[in-house]
Amino acid sequence: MEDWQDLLEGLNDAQREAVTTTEGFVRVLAGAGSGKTRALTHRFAYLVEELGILPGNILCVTFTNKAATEMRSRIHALTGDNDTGYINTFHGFCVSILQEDSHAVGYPKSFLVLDNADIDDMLAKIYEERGLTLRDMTYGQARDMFEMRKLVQQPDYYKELIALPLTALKEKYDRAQTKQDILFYGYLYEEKKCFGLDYNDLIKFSLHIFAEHEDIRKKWQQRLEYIMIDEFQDIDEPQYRLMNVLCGWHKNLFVVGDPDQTIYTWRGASGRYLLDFDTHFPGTKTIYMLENYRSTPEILSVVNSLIAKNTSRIEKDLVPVKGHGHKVICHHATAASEEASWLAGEMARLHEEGVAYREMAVLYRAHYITRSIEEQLLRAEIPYMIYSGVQFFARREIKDALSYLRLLAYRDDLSFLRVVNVPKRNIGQRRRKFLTEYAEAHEMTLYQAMQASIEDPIWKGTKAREFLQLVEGLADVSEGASVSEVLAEVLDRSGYEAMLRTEGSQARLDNLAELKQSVREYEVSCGEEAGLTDYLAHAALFTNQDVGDPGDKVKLMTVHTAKGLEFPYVFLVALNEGVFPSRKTRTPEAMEEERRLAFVAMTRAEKGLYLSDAEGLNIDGSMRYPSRFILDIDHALLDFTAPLPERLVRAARDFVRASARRLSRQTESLAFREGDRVTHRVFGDGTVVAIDAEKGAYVIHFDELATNRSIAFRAKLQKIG
Ligand SMILES: Nc1ncnc2c1ncn2[C@@H]1O[C@H](COP(=O)(O)OP(=O)(O)OP(=O)(O)O)[C@@H](O)[C@H]1O
Repeated sequence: MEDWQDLLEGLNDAQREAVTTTEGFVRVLAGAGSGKTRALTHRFAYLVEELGILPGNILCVTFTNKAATEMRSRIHALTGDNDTGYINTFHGFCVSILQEDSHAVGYPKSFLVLDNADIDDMLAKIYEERGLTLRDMTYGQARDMFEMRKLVQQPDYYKELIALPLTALKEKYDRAQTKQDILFYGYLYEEKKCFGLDYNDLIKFSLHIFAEHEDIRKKWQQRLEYIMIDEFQDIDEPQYRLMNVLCGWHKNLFVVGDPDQTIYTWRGASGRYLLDFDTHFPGTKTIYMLENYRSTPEILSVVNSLIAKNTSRIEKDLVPVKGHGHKVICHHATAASEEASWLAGEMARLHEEGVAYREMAVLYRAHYITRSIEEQLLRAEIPYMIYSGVQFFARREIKDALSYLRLLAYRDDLSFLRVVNVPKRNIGQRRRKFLTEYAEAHEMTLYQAMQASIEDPIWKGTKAREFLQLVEGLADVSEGASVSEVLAEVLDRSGYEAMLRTEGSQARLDNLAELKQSVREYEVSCGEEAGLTDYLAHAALFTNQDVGDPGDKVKLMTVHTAKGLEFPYVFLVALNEGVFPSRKTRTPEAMEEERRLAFVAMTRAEKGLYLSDAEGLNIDGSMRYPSRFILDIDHALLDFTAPLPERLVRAARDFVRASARRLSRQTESLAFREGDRVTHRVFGDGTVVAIDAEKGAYVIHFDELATNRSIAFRAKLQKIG
């Protein structure tokens, strides 16, 4: 009985109810900073500690790996148990499903999870084989095209990927005529060749297995006695379907979300799943959590005032629990450089008052904003770290290190090609071509081909033999060793670290040190599940947020990245029309999402919130007015460093009114919505990917064209499918 009290201590009534209502369908509609994560963690512990549920029978889905890692270590601390059950993102959980059941689709346990860098490697190969260049399509565009095709145009693609033998896929690739088809089938062929799965495949394959194999479906349904899902307002359709299947047996499903924080509809998420949850699952119990523990009343009155301007929302105000602090500060600058120097000055002042740099975060709508800020931070000697940009795990040295590990585990072609000549072993293009042909002729992997042909004169003057010995030697070491030990051996014996030292690449060496640290953390938080293959299967899903504390540095990140995080002091910068809200905002609904995004940004702040904007020109040459989100807030709640010029406020209001009118006028009478399939007299069939209200055009991805086209609203298009 005492433990039970302990677990519930420090929770408010609503949180307690959320923790102890364990059976059936439960929905928590919560506000920002209301302790959702805390409730979720305690609920997990309560199930385990009080009800005696085995952690392996619980699934807890989080939106980011960071939240998952944090929860795992909290559960570990609470239960003292190494088995922390399934705490993961949807993609991460699908990896677990497939590690157990990929045989059902004829894939081995050693399938690879592909990240962007892997896909780019495959693209490089396809481009070379078919004489394509980046002028035909950049890798980024090609990846987007794959995603669109897998999600929208050809959602059944996975059936081919699963059912067709490699030779048949190759034939489709060889016969493909259009650029799109060449790339798409080339990609599917390369994927299948190494049993690689990208993010889309992970979910599709899992759903497919559940649909086709009742025994497997039942096994997972029965295993997952309790399912909990965080950030439910941003769930998308395939994830929703997966969840629906998984909870089908025990029917214990607990979801938590905040409709005001839906910020991923542009990527297919829908807030409707949260709002309509009770109609889909009759008997749902709804719990409201509105007390906010994070922010001062001053910050909360500002965010309440902002989000109230959204028209399609359930009305709810965040209720402060914390004591009073400072008013929210608002600064208007005449130029971006002045805004940045003001920001650096405020940070230096806070630091002098004893605030650590790590307690401060700069948030922005888009990455390009950081340039002027970085300049001023450098000048003021304020240490900072940018999150994202290049994802940590996509960095060259990180990818190389992981490819070595992957080669040890799987001997796959992708990893082989990545590391065979890094450091240099004199194995250039000609010899690689020889290997590819040899491998194809003998139906073997490149690694096997090298083994089989090692006596061939072509290897004279190379370090091919040493390379084979290296891999075999390392493979021996990896038996029974921890991932971090293997990694250290790999970097040492391969000569990789020595190469970086010779090059004087300190930053890359630091990144590798960071990788070692993150592997150690992974081992600690995962207990017994921390084998090499487990690590590799999940590493592809990590992002740079999953890497440890960078030291006492100011953090710079986009608002999307800041989701779910909190910081004592938040500087939300470049609050200007054309930046935030983004100039790409085309519809009134998208404008509401921009406002939710601003709300998410501001609700990250605990003690101090600073808003700023700067005059000047946007990248498209338009005037930068103060953002409508500053105008939305009751000005009595803001502490302006200097009064906003009257003239500017008037001009900004006129601009906002005109743009709002344009948005609604142009979208009201539109014949098509995003995602609609249409046909055009000349270009053929295509999918509406965006609506450009400003230009008065649909942005359409035509099946037969490499790039999107803007087609005027007035053009004759017909709906199909
Ligand atoms: N009952 C409580 N008593 C005191 N502090 C609490 C309580 N519940 C939560 N907190 C604190 O409030 C802050 C916000 O909690 P948490 O991160 O769980 O919120 P959240 O609802 O997930 O936030 P968001 O949706 O805005 O990301 C945390 O610092 C947490 O420690």
